[in-house]
Amino acid sequence: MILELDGVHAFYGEAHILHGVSLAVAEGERVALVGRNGVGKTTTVNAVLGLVRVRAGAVRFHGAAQTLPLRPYRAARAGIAVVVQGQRILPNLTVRENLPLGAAVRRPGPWTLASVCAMFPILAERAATPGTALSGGQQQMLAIGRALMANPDLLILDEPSEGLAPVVVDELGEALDRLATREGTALLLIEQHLGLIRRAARQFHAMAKGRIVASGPVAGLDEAVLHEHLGV
Ligand SMILES: Nc1ncnc2c1ncn2[C@@H]1O[C@H](COP(=O)(O)OP(=O)(O)OP(=O)(O)O)[C@@H](O)[C@H]1O
Repeated sequence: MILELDGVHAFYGEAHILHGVSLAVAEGERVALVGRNGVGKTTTVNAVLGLVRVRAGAVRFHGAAQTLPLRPYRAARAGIAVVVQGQRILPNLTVRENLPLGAAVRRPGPWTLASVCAMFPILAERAATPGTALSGGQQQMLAIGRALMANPDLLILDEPSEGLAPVVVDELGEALDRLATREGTALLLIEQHLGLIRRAARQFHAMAKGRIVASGPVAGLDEAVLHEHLGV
């Protein structure tokens, strides 16, 4: 397993947000974490990164139990890269300058400037453009490309479809499918967009009120489950 959360309880101050969350992502696996707004999906990512206090339960990277408090650099060194909600593209840097920022904790692997640009040709075309002058979809590709520059075993994406036009969400789904299929990069996808979940993920966990309440193959995400957990 690349990542395991085992009965994790997490708090913002005294606010108890995660109530015993357990989930795991194995090598090459593609997992979606779904649920309505405010159920604790981003907090789960923050627990992995040590950005929220984990008071009980275990977090393991490649089978190694992490001592508390967790720290973001430990996840990075363990090969876990995160694309946060609402990308953080540095405004004064061009596309070409933004990409290497993801390589600070670089591991050996297939991703280089050249292979990232082959995956997302728009990044090569707009290499000299300031990152924040890109469209929302292009900025999302840049954020993903930058994360890949670390050569992660696991890429965690927090609602990458947010604010994107439907045609761009389709492109994003295709890109995630390709990178998972070709390079075997595992995915943990926090999403509400069913089309993207179906394209990019194979397994799902549904969250409600800080707990995992349903899990299974994405193929079995039926209307009843979606209605209950996604409100669609
Ligand atoms: N920094 C914080 N301090 C206190 N409470 C917080 C903080 N961040 C989030 N929360 C609360 O924690 C709960 C879970 O939030 P979280 O962001 O994990 O939800 P989510 O499922 O990712 O939803 P969304 O899609 O809206 O981000 C919410 O009730 C939220 O109000």
